[in-house]
Amino acid sequence: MSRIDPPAADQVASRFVMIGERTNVTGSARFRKLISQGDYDAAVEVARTQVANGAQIIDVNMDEALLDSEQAMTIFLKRIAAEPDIAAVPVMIDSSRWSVIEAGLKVVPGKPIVNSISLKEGEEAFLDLARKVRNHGAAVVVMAFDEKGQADTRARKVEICQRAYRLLTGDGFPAEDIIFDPNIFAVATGIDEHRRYAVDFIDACRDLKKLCPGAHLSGGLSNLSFSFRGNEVVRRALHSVFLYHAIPAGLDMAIVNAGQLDVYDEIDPQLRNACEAVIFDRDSGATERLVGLAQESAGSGTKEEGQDEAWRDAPVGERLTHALVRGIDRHVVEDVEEARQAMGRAILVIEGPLMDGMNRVGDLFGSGQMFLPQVVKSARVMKKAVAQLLPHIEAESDGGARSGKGRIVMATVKGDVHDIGKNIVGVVLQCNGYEIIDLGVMVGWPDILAAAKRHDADMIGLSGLITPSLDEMVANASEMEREGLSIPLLIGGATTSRVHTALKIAPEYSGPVVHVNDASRAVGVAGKLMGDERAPFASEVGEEYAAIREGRAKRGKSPLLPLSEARSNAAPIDEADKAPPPREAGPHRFDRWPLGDLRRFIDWTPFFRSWELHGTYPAILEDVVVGASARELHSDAQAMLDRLIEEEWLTARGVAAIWPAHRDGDDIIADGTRLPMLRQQVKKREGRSNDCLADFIAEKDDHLGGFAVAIHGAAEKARAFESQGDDYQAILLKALADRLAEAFAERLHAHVRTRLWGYAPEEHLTNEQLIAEKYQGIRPAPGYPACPDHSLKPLLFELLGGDPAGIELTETFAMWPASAVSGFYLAHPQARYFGVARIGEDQLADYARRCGVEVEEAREMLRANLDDGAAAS
Ligand SMILES: C[S@@+](CC[C@H](N)C(=O)[O-])C[C@H]1O[C@@H](n2cnc3c(N)ncnc32)[C@H](O)[C@@H]1O
Repeated sequence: MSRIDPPAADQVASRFVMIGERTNVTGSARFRKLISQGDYDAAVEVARTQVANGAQIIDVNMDEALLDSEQAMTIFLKRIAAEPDIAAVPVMIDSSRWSVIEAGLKVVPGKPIVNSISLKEGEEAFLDLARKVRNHGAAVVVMAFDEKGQADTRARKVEICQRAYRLLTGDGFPAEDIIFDPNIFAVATGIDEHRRYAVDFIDACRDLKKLCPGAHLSGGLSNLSFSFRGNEVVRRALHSVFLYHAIPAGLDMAIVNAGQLDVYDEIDPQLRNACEAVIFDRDSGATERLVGLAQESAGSGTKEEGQDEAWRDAPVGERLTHALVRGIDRHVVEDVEEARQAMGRAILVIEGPLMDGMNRVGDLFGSGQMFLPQVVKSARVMKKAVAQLLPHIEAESDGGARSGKGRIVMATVKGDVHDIGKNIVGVVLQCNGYEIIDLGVMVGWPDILAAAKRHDADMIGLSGLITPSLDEMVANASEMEREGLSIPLLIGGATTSRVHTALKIAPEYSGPVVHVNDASRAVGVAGKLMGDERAPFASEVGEEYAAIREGRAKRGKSPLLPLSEARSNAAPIDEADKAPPPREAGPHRFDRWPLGDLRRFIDWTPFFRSWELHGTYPAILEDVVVGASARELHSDAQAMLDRLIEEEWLTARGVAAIWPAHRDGDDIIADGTRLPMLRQQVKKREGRSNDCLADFIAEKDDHLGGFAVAIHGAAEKARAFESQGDDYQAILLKALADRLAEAFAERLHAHVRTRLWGYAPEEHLTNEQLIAEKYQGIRPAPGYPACPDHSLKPLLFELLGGDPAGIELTETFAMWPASAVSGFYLAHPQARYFGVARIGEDQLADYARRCGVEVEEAREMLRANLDDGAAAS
């Protein structure tokens, strides 16, 4: 999987990315000292803290005269690549010397970003470096710097970046891999020529977004406040206010100290105004005022707003807009009724004030000032308003006229039960005037096609979370082709990707096929597909996908070892370290694990991610961009948790067991059941093993554990919310049920380690340490990278006594209820997660034989790991 998949142009609006700046020897004295002393352990911790504070990319710079920068870059990047929580974040290799960048490119896994190249030495040198960057598959930061020097005005910034853009895209460099840095310079320096630096940067961002489609914009934020060194309060405020304005203007990312930003609304208003005056160069006294405030501002408090009802005095149209934007449904029924009586016809209320309000919501969302949870809350207000108006509209109706922007049939495909993402996208599209025909989960293609025809749909949207769903989507596309449809097909869901869509789905269907993986992008895409832009947009996407296919066809594949050689490169495992026999082998069944106990084991970061709020918990609550949204969502979630625990809406059921086991080649034999495992076959670097889960089990007298946990009752309760038009609570509940299922898996695993198996009786870990997997042993889950075959689940379930925790499996092995987790327990201290990745035909045939199935059946299950699988690399 690539480590950075830069979002397509219309995907970025609400996705500001923070680039951690502390792993830079020129910017951080502490980091420089650690690297100079060779203390890489502590240096890695600097990177880890940046990630924990919300950095989504880390900038690494080793440009120090006394250092062997190439060597330092190599060692450091290798070290962070071995840390799963840091390696999940892309690296920006930052150097003014190509040799250092190249040293970094050689060792960094995945897709890095090169920082930076420029036109300083002319076009030829520029393109030469760009091609080298491209050959490494990296993205690139282009500084606004040309033969004449650094760009300091709006016009120069735009001129240089536009020139670079033309050169790069003309040379085949993908626009989405270009990141412009139009130079953030220090303001409030006392020098008049510097007064427009910030506003010029912001204006240039706005221009470049239009002039250079697809490219991203970035900047180094700390320069801005250079004249306030030593005054953290002012620096933080200035940075936060600047971002608040630069992000809507198009700034996609910035190099920042991720832990040191304030929430705009909470900055002391006087200080905030003074910062704004400096940033926008409002008057000649702005700098002096800010300097004057600098001393006083330390220790400014935060503003707590009470429930302000002043908006109730406004005219009814404004009240409705306010209610929609704020997601307040307290007065909506009376306001809508008042509007209807004043306007005469119910439909006019929808087409007038309600659509105005929703358009405002759409604008705020599109410009990154509102986030998904609030949009879904707005939808709840809209639904309540429409429900109030509907009987009147029906009474007034002259029959049959089609309204709205378009009609979309949406479904989670056959065999799959996950629908949070689909529901969020559906709600957001509804908010934007689309009619959504939601067919629910586990829907086969005959029903999807029939519904599309019956409803005369303008588009079909398919969603899925598990890998077998990808094949279902391919089948849907080819059936749409066979039926002669031409309406657009939208693809989304956690396992889907642009690459898979381009390689596997788009070729099956001659109508437009677009991968849309988040709600923030769905509205823009649907709009383009419904309007005059459909043809150019469809052909643009078609070309983009064709380029992906071409790139894939050309791309060399990492060589595979013959299976026998891969086997002889297994990791050396010390069998003497195997865990002792279990204290209580089980099976242990828990039919009502207290939900109140699970609450403290929740990992909140994925919860925010499911609402498209990016950042690590708890730092996300203080995030300058999404902090306010995250806090509101978190408090709604806490309130719902209080109720669902108190009123027992849900039931946590689980089972765990530990069986005698041994390994037989690449199989694990557990309690007499053969569990075939797959082995990595990609040729490894010297000193790296070709892993297989069976390697972590001894050849005799060892043990393997297994578990399954589920949260029952969420779908039923969510349906009740949906029937009241409350999608917000419905989605919130499902997201919380998912969190509780993961928390239960974590909790039960700890119970097994300390008590039931008891190989770590003294373990005492905090929730943060549990989330960081600081314990001995792993719990690999079928369908995940170390054991990608979902069809292991029936074997696991059989071992657990059949129907474990009340979980049922669909035909493609998804678990129902959707909030369920299952897997194996491996206790050996050397056991670790890995990805099987691409395997060869020899292993496929061997695996099929060991499973006792035909090769073609095994091929179906392992498609993503085979040569033609988009997921394999
Ligand atoms: C999906 S996350 C869930 C934990 C996270 N704290 C949460 O609450 O969402 C981690 C789990 O995924 C599974 N997993 C992760 N990487 C894996 C791999 N390479 N192979 C098999 N299973 C893996 C393991 O079951 C692991 O406990």
